[in-house]
Amino acid sequence: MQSKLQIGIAGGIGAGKSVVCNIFRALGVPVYDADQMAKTIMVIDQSLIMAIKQTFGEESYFPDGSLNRQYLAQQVFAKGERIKELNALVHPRLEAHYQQWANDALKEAPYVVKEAAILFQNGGYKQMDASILVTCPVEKRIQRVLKRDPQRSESQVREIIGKQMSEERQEALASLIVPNDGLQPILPTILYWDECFRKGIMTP
Ligand SMILES: CC(C)(COP(=O)(O)OP(=O)(O)OC[C@H]1O[C@@H](n2cnc3c(N)ncnc32)[C@H](O)[C@@H]1O)[C@@H](O)C(=O)NCCC(=O)NCCS
Ligand SMILES: Nc1ncnc2c1ncn2[C@@H]1O[C@H](COP(=O)(O)OP(=O)(O)OP(=O)(O)O)[C@@H](O)[C@H]1O
Repeated sequence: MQSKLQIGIAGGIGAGKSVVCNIFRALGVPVYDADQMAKTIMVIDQSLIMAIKQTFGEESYFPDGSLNRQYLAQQVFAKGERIKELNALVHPRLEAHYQQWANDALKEAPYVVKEAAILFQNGGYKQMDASILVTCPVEKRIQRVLKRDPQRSESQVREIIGKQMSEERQEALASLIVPNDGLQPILPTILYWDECFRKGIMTP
């Protein structure tokens, strides 16, 4: 019997990972949204909450226990290397949670998808059978994000991009690339790969 695949989906801010993942979801494939799950873990794991408050200050959380994303984003994206401190706290817990999720999901599903902006940056792609990079020129990504997230300024988006691995370096590590510049259709590519992944095939 062929073993079932775990497929990573990466890409910089605004590249279109969520759009691509929604197509996989519509095809019935379980998708793990690491960005979203990180935020969930950050409000339910008490030892993590304590560690984040100690490292970044009590202001990291609102009095009702919800995450002060704007404050934390300023702390980790604005300057220096503080994002590494947050990653060191969050990522080991997130990884353990993903493994448990994948083991359960793969009992039923033909394959699973893990969406993570920093899959290549943090080495997570090595645990995947194949990893797809969603690409889009940086200026278009910025325009998309400004439209999607009106609360972010252009300079904040550029700061986040500055903390992410360049598309060129990610391309060198990716098994497959889905260009999502809005000019070429992505659906045929994804339908093709869905058929392959269901059969355990990862190469064209
Ligand atoms: C700092 C936080 C609270 C800011 O939240 P906010 O809602 O403003 O931003 P959002 O989560 O949408 O992220 C904005 C962009 O930054 C990217 N991003 C998120 N975390 C990271 C990171 N650790 N390194 C690089 N880019 C990141 C996202 O993928 C997205 O492209 C949040 O990003 C966070 O908790 N990050 C740490 C958890 C993490 O590592 N998540 C990514 C797991 S793959
Ligand atoms: N091909 C496309 N044509 C037009 N708009 C698009 C296209 N792809 C994505 N978008 C839009 O661009 C924005 C960014 O896409 P999406 O949220 O999927 O990016 P992402 O890679 O998941 O970003 P983030 O890392 O911030 O989570 C969204 O508003 C989305 O609807």
